[in-house]
Amino acid sequence: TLPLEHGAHRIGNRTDADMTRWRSQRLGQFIHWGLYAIPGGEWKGKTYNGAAEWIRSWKEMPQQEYDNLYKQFNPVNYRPEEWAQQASDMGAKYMIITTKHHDGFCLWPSKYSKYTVAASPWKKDIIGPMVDAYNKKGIDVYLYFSIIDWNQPDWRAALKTPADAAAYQRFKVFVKNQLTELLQRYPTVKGFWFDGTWDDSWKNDGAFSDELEQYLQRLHPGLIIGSRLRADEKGARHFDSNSRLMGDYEQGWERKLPEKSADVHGNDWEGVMTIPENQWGYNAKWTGHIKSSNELIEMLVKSASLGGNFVINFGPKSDGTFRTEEVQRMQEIGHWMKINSSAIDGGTDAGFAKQDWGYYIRKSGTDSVYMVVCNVPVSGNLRVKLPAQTTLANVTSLEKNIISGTPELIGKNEYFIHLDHKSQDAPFVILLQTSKENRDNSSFEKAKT
Ligand SMILES: COc1ccc([C@@H]2N[C@@H](C)[C@@H](O)[C@H]2O)cc1
Repeated sequence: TLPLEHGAHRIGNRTDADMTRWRSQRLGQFIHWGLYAIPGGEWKGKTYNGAAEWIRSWKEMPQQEYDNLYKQFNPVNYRPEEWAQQASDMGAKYMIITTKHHDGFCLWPSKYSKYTVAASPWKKDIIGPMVDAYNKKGIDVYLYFSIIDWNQPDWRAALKTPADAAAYQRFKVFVKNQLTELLQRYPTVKGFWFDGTWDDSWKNDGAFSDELEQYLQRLHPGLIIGSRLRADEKGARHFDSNSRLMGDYEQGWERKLPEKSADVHGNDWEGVMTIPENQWGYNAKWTGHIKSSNELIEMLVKSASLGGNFVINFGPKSDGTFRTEEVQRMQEIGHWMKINSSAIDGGTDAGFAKQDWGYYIRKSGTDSVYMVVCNVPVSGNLRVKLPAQTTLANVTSLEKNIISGTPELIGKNEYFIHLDHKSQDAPFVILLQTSKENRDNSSFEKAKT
């Protein structure tokens, strides 16, 4: 391995209480809210076909006009308690809020920038009441922070001249000041979700990203920061030049999920997902495939089965309300979680052989293994192949009338669980109570020879 000064400083997952809590929380809510919600993907009758929060970069959007949108930011229908209640009803255990996206507009009255809510008609802090409302509902809050800041004159994507270097030096001080300010104003937050760290200026300064992470940890012990913040001294990101994960969890799963255990190498990881194909901020016209609640539930289940967290994104409107489709998803997912959340909370990779009908999730630290069935076989037989020396003590379903009879032993440590031929309109859950013993099979009926 290469001698690295600014590579991974820890091998393996964190085992402290804060990370154990994060790892048990599995379902999160992402909120992208800012000036981009005002145009909502359209400008002067034209539709921007990129992601709504990137409209400032559209050639049809005069940047000065975008930058002046702060004069219209006035979310008269913003009710953070209602936001928190609907997130709680969805079953979200943590929330990630954009404090500042790439456009540099701060949703808190930062003393280091003029480009904040304080300059808008709204005037007041947006972040504080949100953190308080979510914490009051027992939901942890993480702060999204974009390193890229299109509003800051000292921001540089690349350093070409000594003047660039001087400007960027000032910019780094600004970043450190804002992050310090956020931790001082909102001490209950559990971590940062960094973005906008792909440019050369950042990639070529691994030392700064490393020192910044260590500084933030000292300031706020236990802080959880994903792999997207850091670069090592060779410009490697997420994984250092020795292929070791930097940060506290793999943060690269954006609008995509791992397929199998081998894809995550035993690391903690988190997937973040949009409901439309690729819109994070509010976009008036959703086009393309809009994910149903059942699709999002299956992604959540798949994530938990692979030992990761799953965060669904919402883009509130500029007045502070949520669009119907998003309210619908929160209600439908919440209804499912009310019945099935025991399979999700504290769930992790069960290490069982994957079957076509769906996913296994082990309740961390227990012998309880949940089967979440997403694809009912026409045979009505759910095949279960237990690992060696694992016996089946009990099989129950979380809802009534799912299973018919007792499991049928069909081979060495292999069973069919027979389904009641009731049609299902959502994934359903079967709980396997297993035990590790130095024998295979168990009390269920012997194979019919
Ligand atoms: C392809 O380049 C990008 C750059 C930034 C993003 C941002 N990350 C997401 C979490 C959103 O904030 C999106 O704007 C996405 C794709």
